[in-house]
Amino acid sequence: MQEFDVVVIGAGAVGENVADRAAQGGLSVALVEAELVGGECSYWACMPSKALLRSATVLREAQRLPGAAQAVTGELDVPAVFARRNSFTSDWDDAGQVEWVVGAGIDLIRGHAVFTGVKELLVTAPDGTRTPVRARHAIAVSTGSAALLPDIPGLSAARPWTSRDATSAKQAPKRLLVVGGGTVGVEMATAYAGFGTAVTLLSRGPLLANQEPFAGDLVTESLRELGVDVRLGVSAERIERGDDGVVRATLPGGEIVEADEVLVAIGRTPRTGDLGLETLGLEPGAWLDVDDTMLVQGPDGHALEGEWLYATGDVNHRALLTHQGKYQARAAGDAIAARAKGLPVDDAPWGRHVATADHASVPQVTFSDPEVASVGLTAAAAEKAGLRVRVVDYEIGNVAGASVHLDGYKGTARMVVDEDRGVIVGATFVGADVADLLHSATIAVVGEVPVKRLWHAVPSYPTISEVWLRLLETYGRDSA
Ligand SMILES: Cc1cc2nc3c(=O)[nH]c(=O)nc-3n(C[C@H](O)[C@H](O)[C@H](O)COP(=O)(O)OP(=O)(O)OC[C@H]3O[C@@H](n4cnc5c(N)ncnc54)[C@H](O)[C@@H]3O)c2cc1C
Ligand SMILES: NC(=O)c1ccc[n+]([C@@H]2O[C@H](COP(=O)([O-])OP(=O)(O)OC[C@H]3O[C@@H](n4cnc5c(N)ncnc54)[C@H](O)[C@@H]3O)[C@@H](O)[C@H]2O)c1
Repeated sequence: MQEFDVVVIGAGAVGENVADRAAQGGLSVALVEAELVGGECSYWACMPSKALLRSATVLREAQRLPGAAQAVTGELDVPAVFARRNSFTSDWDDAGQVEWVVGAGIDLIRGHAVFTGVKELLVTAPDGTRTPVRARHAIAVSTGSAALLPDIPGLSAARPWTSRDATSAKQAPKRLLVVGGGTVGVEMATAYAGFGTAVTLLSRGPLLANQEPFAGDLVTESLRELGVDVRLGVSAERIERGDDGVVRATLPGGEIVEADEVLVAIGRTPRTGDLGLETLGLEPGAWLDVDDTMLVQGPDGHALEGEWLYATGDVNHRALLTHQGKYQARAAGDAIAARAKGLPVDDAPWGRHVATADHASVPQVTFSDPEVASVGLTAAAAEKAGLRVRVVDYEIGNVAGASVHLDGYKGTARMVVDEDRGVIVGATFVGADVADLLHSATIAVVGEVPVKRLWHAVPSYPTISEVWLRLLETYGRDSA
Protein backbone atom coordinates (compact mmCIF):
# COMPACT_ATOMS: atom_id res chain seq x y z
CA MET A 1 0.00 0.00 0.00
CA GLN A 2 1.37 3.40 -1.02
CA GLU A 3 0.31 6.27 1.24
CA PHE A 4 0.18 10.04 0.58
CA ASP A 5 -1.49 13.03 2.23
CA VAL A 6 -3.44 13.69 -0.96
CA VAL A 7 -4.22 11.67 -4.09
CA VAL A 8 -5.51 13.37 -7.25
CA ILE A 9 -7.16 11.17 -9.89
CA GLY A 10 -6.63 12.57 -13.37
CA ALA A 11 -3.65 14.63 -14.51
CA GLY A 12 -5.48 16.97 -16.84
CA ALA A 13 -4.88 20.69 -16.51
CA VAL A 14 -7.20 20.71 -13.52
CA GLY A 15 -5.79 17.73 -11.61
CA GLU A 16 -2.26 19.08 -12.14
CA ASN A 17 -3.28 22.33 -10.45
CA VAL A 18 -4.99 20.65 -7.49
CA ALA A 19 -1.84 18.58 -6.97
CA ASP A 20 0.41 21.62 -7.30
CA ARG A 21 -1.54 23.73 -4.78
CA ALA A 22 -1.72 20.88 -2.26
CA ALA A 23 2.04 20.24 -2.66
CA GLN A 24 2.76 23.95 -2.26
CA GLY A 25 0.68 23.74 0.92
CA GLY A 26 3.28 21.32 2.28
CA LEU A 27 1.43 18.02 1.67
CA SER A 28 2.72 14.86 -0.01
CA VAL A 29 0.75 14.35 -3.23
CA ALA A 30 0.28 11.56 -5.77
CA LEU A 31 -1.22 12.21 -9.19
CA VAL A 32 -2.78 9.19 -10.94
CA GLU A 33 -3.14 9.27 -14.73
CA ALA A 34 -4.49 6.57 -17.05
CA GLU A 35 -3.54 8.21 -20.34
CA LEU A 36 -1.42 11.31 -21.02
CA VAL A 37 -0.29 13.74 -18.34
CA GLY A 38 -1.86 17.04 -19.45
CA GLY A 39 -5.24 15.53 -20.31
CA GLU A 40 -7.82 16.56 -22.88
CA CYS A 41 -6.96 20.26 -23.18
CA SER A 42 -3.32 19.69 -24.13
CA TYR A 43 -3.73 16.81 -26.57
CA TRP A 44 -7.30 16.67 -27.91
CA ALA A 45 -9.14 19.88 -27.06
CA CYS A 46 -8.13 23.52 -26.44
CA MET A 47 -4.60 23.59 -27.81
CA PRO A 48 -4.85 21.42 -30.95
CA SER A 49 -8.24 22.92 -31.88
CA LYS A 50 -6.93 26.46 -31.61
CA ALA A 51 -3.79 25.52 -33.56
CA LEU A 52 -6.00 24.07 -36.31
CA LEU A 53 -8.05 27.30 -36.45
CA ARG A 54 -5.44 30.03 -36.22
CA SER A 55 -3.64 29.95 -39.60
CA ALA A 56 -6.78 30.15 -41.74
CA THR A 57 -8.14 32.94 -39.53
CA VAL A 58 -4.98 34.99 -40.07
CA LEU A 59 -5.07 34.27 -43.81
CA ARG A 60 -8.71 35.37 -44.12
CA GLU A 61 -7.97 38.60 -42.26
CA ALA A 62 -4.98 39.34 -44.47
CA GLN A 63 -7.06 38.62 -47.56
CA ARG A 64 -9.56 41.27 -46.41
CA LEU A 65 -6.96 43.98 -45.86
CA PRO A 66 -5.81 46.06 -48.86
CA GLY A 67 -2.04 45.96 -49.12
CA ALA A 68 -1.78 42.67 -47.29
CA ALA A 69 -4.28 41.03 -49.66
CA GLN A 70 -2.04 41.73 -52.65
CA ALA A 71 0.85 39.99 -50.87
CA VAL A 72 -1.15 36.98 -49.71
CA THR A 73 -2.24 35.29 -52.89
CA GLY A 74 -1.52 31.65 -52.17
CA GLU A 75 -3.67 28.97 -50.55
CA LEU A 76 -3.58 27.75 -46.97
CA ASP A 77 -0.79 25.18 -46.54
CA VAL A 78 -2.91 22.53 -44.82
CA PRO A 79 -0.08 20.04 -44.06
CA ALA A 80 1.87 22.92 -42.43
CA VAL A 81 -1.15 23.67 -40.24
CA PHE A 82 -1.36 20.02 -39.15
CA ALA A 83 2.40 20.00 -38.49
CA ARG A 84 2.05 23.11 -36.28
CA ARG A 85 -0.81 21.38 -34.45
CA ASN A 86 1.48 18.37 -33.90
CA SER A 87 4.09 20.57 -32.28
CA PHE A 88 1.50 21.96 -29.86
CA THR A 89 0.57 18.42 -28.80
CA SER A 90 4.28 17.41 -28.67
CA ASP A 91 3.20 14.60 -31.02
CA TRP A 92 1.03 13.28 -28.17
CA ASP A 93 4.06 12.71 -25.98
CA ASP A 94 3.69 13.87 -22.37
CA ALA A 95 7.40 13.84 -21.38
CA GLY A 96 7.44 17.64 -20.93
CA GLN A 97 4.47 17.61 -18.57
CA VAL A 98 5.87 14.64 -16.62
CA GLU A 99 9.03 16.67 -16.11
CA TRP A 100 6.91 19.49 -14.65
CA VAL A 101 5.09 17.07 -12.29
CA VAL A 102 8.35 15.62 -11.00
CA GLY A 103 9.86 19.11 -10.64
CA ALA A 104 6.84 20.19 -8.58
CA GLY A 105 7.58 17.41 -6.08
CA ILE A 106 4.50 15.39 -7.01
CA ASP A 107 4.54 11.57 -7.32
CA LEU A 108 3.14 10.39 -10.65
CA ILE A 109 1.38 7.01 -10.70
CA ARG A 110 0.50 5.77 -14.16
CA GLY A 111 -2.68 3.72 -14.34
CA HIS A 112 -6.43 3.65 -13.91
CA ALA A 113 -7.74 4.37 -10.41
CA VAL A 114 -10.83 2.79 -8.83
CA PHE A 115 -12.21 3.47 -5.33
CA THR A 116 -12.04 0.46 -3.02
CA GLY A 117 -13.16 2.28 0.12
CA VAL A 118 -12.97 5.54 2.06
CA LYS A 119 -9.71 7.31 1.06
CA GLU A 120 -8.59 4.10 -0.71
CA LEU A 121 -7.93 3.34 -4.35
CA LEU A 122 -6.61 0.52 -6.48
CA VAL A 123 -4.52 1.67 -9.43
CA THR A 124 -4.09 -0.70 -12.38
CA ALA A 125 -1.03 0.17 -14.48
CA PRO A 126 -0.98 -0.34 -18.27
CA ASP A 127 1.06 -3.56 -17.72
CA GLY A 128 -1.62 -4.90 -15.35
CA THR A 129 0.30 -4.25 -12.11
CA ARG A 130 -2.08 -3.31 -9.31
CA THR A 131 -1.14 -0.86 -6.60
CA PRO A 132 -3.33 -0.08 -3.59
CA VAL A 133 -3.05 3.62 -2.72
CA ARG A 134 -4.29 5.38 0.39
CA ALA A 135 -4.78 9.09 1.11
CA ARG A 136 -4.33 10.34 4.68
CA HIS A 137 -6.36 13.52 4.12
CA ALA A 138 -8.09 13.86 0.76
CA ILE A 139 -8.76 12.46 -2.70
CA ALA A 140 -9.65 14.80 -5.56
CA VAL A 141 -11.47 13.42 -8.59
CA SER A 142 -10.40 15.35 -11.70
CA THR A 143 -11.26 12.75 -14.32
CA GLY A 144 -12.84 15.14 -16.82
CA SER A 145 -15.46 14.35 -19.40
CA ALA A 146 -15.81 12.45 -22.67
CA ALA A 147 -17.84 13.08 -25.80
CA LEU A 148 -21.51 12.17 -25.55
CA LEU A 149 -22.94 10.10 -28.39
CA PRO A 150 -26.60 10.56 -29.38
CA ASP A 151 -28.92 7.64 -29.89
CA ILE A 152 -29.27 8.13 -33.65
CA PRO A 153 -30.00 4.82 -35.44
CA GLY A 154 -26.93 3.48 -37.24
CA LEU A 155 -24.53 6.08 -35.79
CA SER A 156 -22.45 3.97 -33.43
CA ALA A 157 -21.65 1.49 -36.23
CA ALA A 158 -20.74 4.36 -38.58
CA ARG A 159 -17.40 4.92 -36.79
CA PRO A 160 -18.23 8.54 -35.90
CA TRP A 161 -15.53 11.04 -35.07
CA THR A 162 -15.60 12.64 -31.64
CA SER A 163 -13.73 15.84 -30.81
CA ARG A 164 -10.64 13.69 -30.23
CA ASP A 165 -10.63 12.51 -33.85
CA ALA A 166 -11.35 15.99 -35.21
CA THR A 167 -8.48 17.57 -33.28
CA SER A 168 -5.96 14.77 -33.91
CA ALA A 169 -6.78 13.93 -37.56
CA LYS A 170 -3.75 13.49 -39.80
CA GLN A 171 -5.48 15.04 -42.81
CA ALA A 172 -8.70 16.79 -43.73
CA PRO A 173 -11.47 14.69 -45.28
CA LYS A 174 -13.07 15.92 -48.49
CA ARG A 175 -16.53 16.05 -46.89
CA LEU A 176 -17.39 16.33 -43.20
CA LEU A 177 -20.80 16.13 -41.55
CA VAL A 178 -20.95 17.85 -38.15
CA VAL A 179 -23.76 16.93 -35.76
CA GLY A 180 -24.20 19.62 -33.07
CA GLY A 181 -24.09 23.41 -33.21
CA GLY A 182 -22.38 24.13 -29.87
CA THR A 183 -18.80 25.24 -29.30
CA VAL A 184 -17.10 22.12 -30.65
CA GLY A 185 -19.36 21.87 -33.71
CA VAL A 186 -18.88 25.53 -34.61
CA GLU A 187 -15.11 25.60 -34.04
CA MET A 188 -14.48 22.39 -35.97
CA ALA A 189 -16.80 23.41 -38.84
CA THR A 190 -14.79 26.65 -39.06
CA ALA A 191 -11.44 24.83 -38.96
CA TYR A 192 -12.30 22.21 -41.56
CA ALA A 193 -14.00 24.73 -43.86
CA GLY A 194 -10.68 26.58 -43.74
CA PHE A 195 -8.94 23.40 -44.97
CA GLY A 196 -11.22 23.25 -48.01
CA THR A 197 -13.40 20.43 -46.63
CA ALA A 198 -17.06 20.57 -47.73
CA VAL A 199 -18.76 20.84 -44.33
CA THR A 200 -22.44 20.28 -43.54
CA LEU A 201 -23.48 21.23 -40.01
CA LEU A 202 -26.72 19.94 -38.48
CA SER A 203 -27.97 21.80 -35.42
CA ARG A 204 -31.28 21.04 -33.80
CA GLY A 205 -31.51 24.64 -32.51
CA PRO A 206 -29.68 27.88 -33.30
CA LEU A 207 -25.87 27.85 -33.20
CA LEU A 208 -24.22 28.59 -29.84
CA ALA A 209 -27.63 28.50 -28.15
CA ASN A 210 -26.25 29.38 -24.71
CA GLN A 211 -24.92 32.71 -25.96
CA GLU A 212 -26.72 35.96 -26.83
CA PRO A 213 -28.82 35.22 -29.96
CA PHE A 214 -26.86 37.68 -32.14
CA ALA A 215 -23.72 35.56 -31.59
CA GLY A 216 -25.24 32.50 -33.24
CA ASP A 217 -26.72 34.67 -36.01
CA LEU A 218 -23.38 36.29 -36.89
CA VAL A 219 -21.54 32.97 -36.76
CA THR A 220 -24.19 31.26 -38.90
CA GLU A 221 -23.88 34.02 -41.51
CA SER A 222 -20.11 33.82 -41.62
CA LEU A 223 -19.99 30.02 -41.68
CA ARG A 224 -22.29 30.13 -44.71
CA GLU A 225 -19.94 32.69 -46.31
CA LEU A 226 -17.13 30.20 -45.69
CA GLY A 227 -19.15 27.65 -47.66
CA VAL A 228 -20.50 25.60 -44.75
CA ASP A 229 -23.96 24.18 -45.37
CA VAL A 230 -25.55 25.13 -42.01
CA ARG A 231 -28.89 23.45 -41.34
CA LEU A 232 -30.70 24.85 -38.31
CA GLY A 233 -33.56 23.08 -36.56
CA VAL A 234 -32.54 19.80 -38.15
CA SER A 235 -31.79 16.43 -36.51
CA ALA A 236 -30.68 13.41 -38.51
CA GLU A 237 -33.08 10.47 -38.35
CA ARG A 238 -30.44 7.93 -39.32
CA ILE A 239 -26.68 7.99 -39.93
CA GLU A 240 -24.96 5.01 -41.56
CA ARG A 241 -21.65 4.20 -43.19
CA GLY A 242 -22.06 2.15 -46.36
CA ASP A 243 -19.79 -0.63 -47.61
CA ASP A 244 -18.30 2.04 -49.89
CA GLY A 245 -17.09 3.89 -46.76
CA VAL A 246 -19.43 6.83 -47.39
CA VAL A 247 -21.44 8.20 -44.46
CA ARG A 248 -25.09 8.93 -45.27
CA ALA A 249 -27.34 10.94 -42.98
CA THR A 250 -31.08 10.78 -43.55
CA LEU A 251 -32.80 14.06 -42.69
CA PRO A 252 -36.50 14.56 -41.94
CA GLY A 253 -38.31 14.49 -45.30
CA GLY A 254 -35.92 11.88 -46.68
CA GLU A 255 -33.06 14.07 -47.94
CA ILE A 256 -29.71 12.28 -47.71
CA VAL A 257 -26.47 14.12 -46.93
CA GLU A 258 -23.27 12.28 -47.86
CA ALA A 259 -19.90 12.73 -46.18
CA ASP A 260 -16.56 10.98 -45.70
CA GLU A 261 -16.59 11.44 -41.92
CA VAL A 262 -19.19 12.40 -39.33
CA LEU A 263 -18.21 14.40 -36.25
CA VAL A 264 -20.52 14.15 -33.25
CA ALA A 265 -20.37 17.25 -31.01
CA ILE A 266 -23.48 17.27 -28.86
CA GLY A 267 -22.00 17.76 -25.41
CA ARG A 268 -20.08 15.78 -22.81
CA THR A 269 -20.55 12.94 -20.34
CA PRO A 270 -18.64 12.66 -17.01
CA ARG A 271 -15.78 10.16 -16.73
CA THR A 272 -17.15 8.58 -13.57
CA GLY A 273 -18.55 5.31 -14.95
CA ASP A 274 -15.52 3.18 -14.11
CA LEU A 275 -14.33 4.80 -10.87
CA GLY A 276 -16.00 2.47 -8.36
CA LEU A 277 -18.16 5.32 -7.04
CA GLU A 278 -20.78 2.79 -5.90
CA THR A 279 -18.31 1.80 -3.15
CA LEU A 280 -18.86 5.28 -1.68
CA GLY A 281 -22.64 5.30 -2.13
CA LEU A 282 -22.35 7.63 -5.15
CA GLU A 283 -23.84 7.04 -8.59
CA PRO A 284 -21.43 5.76 -11.24
CA GLY A 285 -21.66 7.64 -14.54
CA ALA A 286 -23.15 10.77 -12.94
CA TRP A 287 -21.63 14.25 -12.62
CA LEU A 288 -20.24 14.85 -9.12
CA ASP A 289 -22.09 17.58 -7.22
CA VAL A 290 -19.80 19.77 -5.14
CA ASP A 291 -20.02 22.73 -2.76
CA ASP A 292 -18.04 25.90 -3.42
CA THR A 293 -14.85 24.44 -1.89
CA MET A 294 -15.28 21.48 -4.28
CA LEU A 295 -16.23 18.95 -1.59
CA VAL A 296 -18.38 16.22 -3.17
CA GLN A 297 -21.95 16.20 -1.88
CA GLY A 298 -23.41 12.80 -1.02
CA PRO A 299 -27.01 11.72 -1.70
CA ASP A 300 -28.06 13.52 1.53
CA GLY A 301 -26.80 16.83 0.12
CA HIS A 302 -23.84 17.02 2.53
CA ALA A 303 -20.12 16.35 2.21
CA LEU A 304 -19.08 12.74 2.83
CA GLU A 305 -18.16 12.03 6.44
CA GLY A 306 -14.69 13.35 7.20
CA GLU A 307 -14.80 15.94 4.38
CA TRP A 308 -12.22 14.08 2.29
CA LEU A 309 -13.62 13.74 -1.25
CA TYR A 310 -13.29 16.60 -3.73
CA ALA A 311 -14.16 16.94 -7.44
CA THR A 312 -12.74 19.62 -9.73
CA GLY A 313 -12.95 20.45 -13.42
CA ASP A 314 -15.34 19.08 -16.02
CA VAL A 315 -16.38 16.17 -13.78
CA ASN A 316 -18.35 18.48 -11.44
CA HIS A 317 -20.22 20.06 -14.37
CA ARG A 318 -19.97 23.63 -13.01
CA ALA A 319 -18.23 25.08 -16.07
CA LEU A 320 -16.65 22.84 -18.72
CA LEU A 321 -13.68 25.09 -19.40
CA THR A 322 -9.99 24.70 -18.64
CA HIS A 323 -9.50 28.11 -17.03
CA GLN A 324 -12.52 27.68 -14.79
CA GLY A 325 -11.44 24.16 -13.76
CA LYS A 326 -7.98 25.46 -12.90
CA TYR A 327 -9.60 28.22 -10.82
CA GLN A 328 -11.54 25.54 -8.94
CA ALA A 329 -8.30 23.59 -8.56
CA ARG A 330 -6.55 26.51 -6.87
CA ALA A 331 -9.44 26.87 -4.41
CA ALA A 332 -9.67 23.12 -3.75
CA GLY A 333 -5.91 22.52 -3.44
CA ASP A 334 -5.62 25.35 -0.92
CA ALA A 335 -8.75 24.17 0.95
CA ILE A 336 -7.31 20.63 1.17
CA ALA A 337 -4.07 21.99 2.62
CA ALA A 338 -5.93 24.25 5.09
CA ARG A 339 -8.21 21.45 6.32
CA ALA A 340 -5.28 19.02 6.60
CA LYS A 341 -3.42 21.46 8.84
CA GLY A 342 -6.50 22.46 10.85
CA LEU A 343 -6.27 26.03 9.52
CA PRO A 344 -9.40 28.12 8.92
CA VAL A 345 -11.17 27.66 5.59
CA ASP A 346 -12.20 30.95 3.98
CA ASP A 347 -15.44 29.78 2.40
CA ALA A 348 -17.40 33.03 2.37
CA PRO A 349 -18.30 34.23 -1.16
CA TRP A 350 -15.14 35.37 -3.00
CA GLY A 351 -12.99 33.83 -0.25
CA ARG A 352 -9.66 32.13 -0.94
CA HIS A 353 -11.06 28.60 -0.76
CA VAL A 354 -14.17 28.94 -2.92
CA ALA A 355 -14.92 29.15 -6.64
CA THR A 356 -17.61 31.84 -6.40
CA ALA A 357 -17.04 33.07 -9.95
CA ASP A 358 -18.46 29.79 -11.31
CA HIS A 359 -21.94 31.07 -10.50
CA ALA A 360 -22.10 34.39 -12.31
CA SER A 361 -18.93 35.37 -14.10
CA VAL A 362 -17.60 32.55 -16.27
CA PRO A 363 -15.67 33.87 -19.27
CA GLN A 364 -15.63 31.90 -22.51
CA VAL A 365 -14.24 32.50 -25.97
CA THR A 366 -15.42 30.49 -28.95
CA PHE A 367 -12.74 30.72 -31.62
CA SER A 368 -15.14 30.89 -34.52
CA ASP A 369 -14.77 33.53 -37.22
CA PRO A 370 -15.98 36.00 -35.90
CA GLU A 371 -14.90 35.18 -32.36
CA VAL A 372 -17.55 35.05 -29.63
CA ALA A 373 -16.36 36.26 -26.23
CA SER A 374 -18.74 36.39 -23.30
CA VAL A 375 -18.82 36.59 -19.54
CA GLY A 376 -21.58 36.47 -16.95
CA LEU A 377 -25.26 36.44 -17.75
CA THR A 378 -26.93 36.83 -21.11
CA ALA A 379 -29.86 39.24 -21.15
CA ALA A 380 -32.27 36.29 -21.12
CA ALA A 381 -30.48 34.58 -18.22
CA ALA A 382 -30.41 37.81 -16.21
CA GLU A 383 -34.13 38.34 -16.73
CA LYS A 384 -34.80 34.71 -15.82
CA ALA A 385 -32.82 35.28 -12.62
CA GLY A 386 -35.29 38.06 -11.76
CA LEU A 387 -32.87 40.97 -12.26
CA ARG A 388 -34.12 44.35 -13.49
CA VAL A 389 -31.73 44.77 -16.40
CA ARG A 390 -31.02 47.21 -19.16
CA VAL A 391 -29.40 45.85 -22.31
CA VAL A 392 -27.08 48.03 -24.37
CA ASP A 393 -25.87 47.02 -27.84
CA TYR A 394 -23.27 48.63 -30.08
CA GLU A 395 -21.97 47.78 -33.57
CA ILE A 396 -18.22 47.31 -33.10
CA GLY A 397 -17.56 48.25 -36.74
CA ASN A 398 -18.44 51.88 -35.88
CA VAL A 399 -15.48 52.11 -33.50
CA ALA A 400 -12.48 53.82 -35.13
CA GLY A 401 -10.05 51.16 -33.87
CA ALA A 402 -12.13 48.37 -35.41
CA SER A 403 -12.37 50.11 -38.78
CA VAL A 404 -8.58 50.44 -38.90
CA HIS A 405 -8.14 46.86 -37.70
CA LEU A 406 -10.11 45.32 -40.55
CA ASP A 407 -11.99 46.80 -43.53
CA GLY A 408 -15.72 46.20 -43.24
CA TYR A 409 -15.35 45.08 -39.62
CA LYS A 410 -18.57 43.36 -38.59
CA GLY A 411 -19.45 42.65 -34.98
CA THR A 412 -21.68 43.47 -32.06
CA ALA A 413 -21.08 44.16 -28.39
CA ARG A 414 -23.64 43.92 -25.63
CA MET A 415 -23.53 44.83 -21.99
CA VAL A 416 -26.22 43.77 -19.55
CA VAL A 417 -26.61 46.20 -16.63
CA ASP A 418 -28.28 45.34 -13.35
CA GLU A 419 -30.23 48.57 -12.90
CA ASP A 420 -30.78 48.08 -9.19
CA ARG A 421 -27.07 47.72 -8.37
CA GLY A 422 -25.69 49.88 -11.21
CA VAL A 423 -23.20 47.18 -12.26
CA ILE A 424 -22.58 45.04 -15.32
CA VAL A 425 -23.69 41.42 -14.90
CA GLY A 426 -22.93 40.23 -18.41
CA ALA A 427 -21.05 41.21 -21.55
CA THR A 428 -20.67 39.70 -25.01
CA PHE A 429 -18.41 40.74 -27.86
CA VAL A 430 -18.70 39.15 -31.30
CA GLY A 431 -16.18 40.15 -33.94
CA ALA A 432 -12.67 39.59 -35.26
CA ASP A 433 -10.01 39.55 -32.53
CA VAL A 434 -12.32 40.34 -29.61
CA ALA A 435 -10.98 37.46 -27.48
CA ASP A 436 -8.53 39.58 -25.53
CA LEU A 437 -11.15 42.28 -24.96
CA LEU A 438 -13.04 39.87 -22.73
CA HIS A 439 -10.90 40.15 -19.63
CA SER A 440 -11.82 43.83 -19.21
CA ALA A 441 -15.46 42.73 -18.94
CA THR A 442 -14.59 39.89 -16.57
CA ILE A 443 -12.89 42.36 -14.24
CA ALA A 444 -15.90 44.70 -14.39
CA VAL A 445 -18.30 41.84 -13.57
CA VAL A 446 -16.22 40.19 -10.82
CA GLY A 447 -15.20 43.54 -9.34
CA GLU A 448 -18.81 44.76 -9.48
CA VAL A 449 -17.40 48.04 -10.77
CA PRO A 450 -20.16 50.69 -10.72
CA VAL A 451 -21.07 51.78 -14.24
CA LYS A 452 -20.58 55.40 -13.23
CA ARG A 453 -16.95 54.60 -12.30
CA LEU A 454 -16.37 52.86 -15.66
CA TRP A 455 -16.60 56.28 -17.33
CA HIS A 456 -13.17 56.92 -15.81
CA ALA A 457 -11.66 53.76 -17.35
CA VAL A 458 -10.63 55.42 -20.60
CA PRO A 459 -9.96 53.08 -23.54
CA SER A 460 -7.02 53.97 -25.80
CA TYR A 461 -7.69 55.50 -29.20
CA PRO A 462 -7.89 53.98 -31.78
CA THR A 463 -8.39 50.46 -30.40
CA ILE A 464 -11.31 48.05 -30.55
CA SER A 465 -11.59 48.53 -26.77
CA GLU A 466 -13.17 51.94 -27.43
CA VAL A 467 -16.35 49.92 -27.79
CA TRP A 468 -16.53 50.30 -24.00
CA LEU A 469 -16.90 54.08 -24.33
CA ARG A 470 -19.55 53.66 -27.03
CA LEU A 471 -21.49 51.22 -24.85
CA LEU A 472 -21.39 53.71 -21.96
CA GLU A 473 -22.46 56.59 -24.22
CA THR A 474 -25.34 54.49 -25.52
CA TYR A 475 -26.31 53.65 -21.94
CA GLY A 476 -26.20 57.37 -21.12
CA ARG A 477 -24.19 59.17 -18.45
CA ASP A 478 -27.33 60.38 -16.68
CA SER A 479 -28.49 56.77 -16.26
CA ALA A 480 -25.32 55.78 -14.41
C1 LIG B 1 -12.63 20.12 -28.82
C2 LIG B 1 -12.59 20.85 -27.50
C3 LIG B 1 -12.04 22.11 -27.44
C4 LIG B 1 -11.99 22.78 -26.22
N1 LIG B 1 -11.45 24.04 -26.22
C5 LIG B 1 -11.40 24.72 -25.06
C6 LIG B 1 -10.83 26.02 -25.01
O1 LIG B 1 -10.39 26.58 -26.02
N2 LIG B 1 -10.77 26.65 -23.81
C7 LIG B 1 -11.24 26.07 -22.67
O2 LIG B 1 -11.17 26.70 -21.62
N3 LIG B 1 -11.80 24.83 -22.68
C8 LIG B 1 -11.89 24.15 -23.86
N4 LIG B 1 -12.42 22.90 -23.87
C9 LIG B 1 -12.84 22.29 -22.60
C10 LIG B 1 -11.60 21.71 -21.87
O3 LIG B 1 -10.94 20.82 -22.73
C11 LIG B 1 -12.01 21.01 -20.60
O4 LIG B 1 -12.80 21.88 -19.81
C12 LIG B 1 -10.78 20.58 -19.80
O5 LIG B 1 -9.96 19.74 -20.57
C13 LIG B 1 -11.20 19.85 -18.52
O6 LIG B 1 -10.06 19.52 -17.79
P1 LIG B 1 -10.07 18.37 -16.69
O7 LIG B 1 -8.70 18.39 -16.11
O8 LIG B 1 -11.26 18.54 -15.83
O9 LIG B 1 -10.30 17.04 -17.51
P2 LIG B 1 -9.36 16.29 -18.56
O10 LIG B 1 -8.47 17.21 -19.28
O11 LIG B 1 -10.29 15.45 -19.37
O12 LIG B 1 -8.42 15.38 -17.67
C14 LIG B 1 -8.90 14.26 -16.99
C15 LIG B 1 -7.81 13.24 -16.92
O13 LIG B 1 -8.22 12.19 -16.06
C16 LIG B 1 -7.76 10.95 -16.56
N5 LIG B 1 -8.59 9.92 -15.99
C17 LIG B 1 -9.93 9.72 -16.14
N6 LIG B 1 -10.36 8.70 -15.39
C18 LIG B 1 -9.28 8.22 -14.72
C19 LIG B 1 -9.07 7.18 -13.77
N7 LIG B 1 -10.09 6.42 -13.34
N8 LIG B 1 -7.81 6.95 -13.32
C20 LIG B 1 -6.78 7.72 -13.73
N9 LIG B 1 -6.91 8.73 -14.61
C21 LIG B 1 -8.15 8.98 -15.09
C22 LIG B 1 -7.91 11.12 -18.05
O14 LIG B 1 -7.07 10.22 -18.74
C23 LIG B 1 -7.51 12.58 -18.26
O15 LIG B 1 -6.15 12.72 -18.55
C24 LIG B 1 -12.51 22.19 -25.06
C25 LIG B 1 -13.08 20.92 -25.12
C26 LIG B 1 -13.12 20.25 -26.32
C27 LIG B 1 -13.73 18.87 -26.36
N1 LIG C 1 -13.42 27.56 -26.99
C1 LIG C 1 -13.89 26.94 -25.93
O1 LIG C 1 -13.87 27.45 -24.82
C2 LIG C 1 -14.45 25.57 -26.09
C3 LIG C 1 -14.34 24.89 -27.29
C4 LIG C 1 -14.89 23.64 -27.40
C5 LIG C 1 -15.52 23.06 -26.32
N2 LIG C 1 -15.61 23.74 -25.16
C6 LIG C 1 -16.32 23.14 -24.00
O2 LIG C 1 -16.66 21.81 -24.30
C7 LIG C 1 -18.01 21.59 -24.00
C8 LIG C 1 -18.59 20.61 -24.98
O3 LIG C 1 -18.79 21.21 -26.26
P1 LIG C 1 -19.92 20.67 -27.22
O4 LIG C 1 -19.93 21.53 -28.42
O5 LIG C 1 -19.77 19.21 -27.37
O6 LIG C 1 -21.24 20.88 -26.36
P2 LIG C 1 -22.21 22.13 -26.24
O7 LIG C 1 -23.01 21.88 -25.03
O8 LIG C 1 -21.49 23.41 -26.40
O9 LIG C 1 -23.15 22.03 -27.52
C9 LIG C 1 -23.85 20.87 -27.83
C10 LIG C 1 -24.96 21.19 -28.83
O10 LIG C 1 -25.52 19.95 -29.26
C11 LIG C 1 -26.91 20.02 -29.19
N3 LIG C 1 -27.43 18.67 -28.93
C12 LIG C 1 -27.51 18.02 -27.74
N4 LIG C 1 -28.02 16.79 -27.91
C13 LIG C 1 -28.24 16.65 -29.23
C14 LIG C 1 -28.74 15.60 -30.04
N5 LIG C 1 -29.12 14.44 -29.50
N6 LIG C 1 -28.82 15.79 -31.36
C15 LIG C 1 -28.43 16.98 -31.93
N7 LIG C 1 -27.93 18.01 -31.22
C16 LIG C 1 -27.85 17.84 -29.89
C17 LIG C 1 -27.20 20.99 -28.06
O11 LIG C 1 -28.48 21.55 -28.24
C18 LIG C 1 -26.08 22.01 -28.22
O12 LIG C 1 -26.42 23.02 -29.12
C19 LIG C 1 -18.68 22.94 -24.04
O13 LIG C 1 -19.67 22.98 -23.03
C20 LIG C 1 -17.59 23.90 -23.77
O14 LIG C 1 -17.64 24.32 -22.42
C21 LIG C 1 -15.09 24.98 -25.02
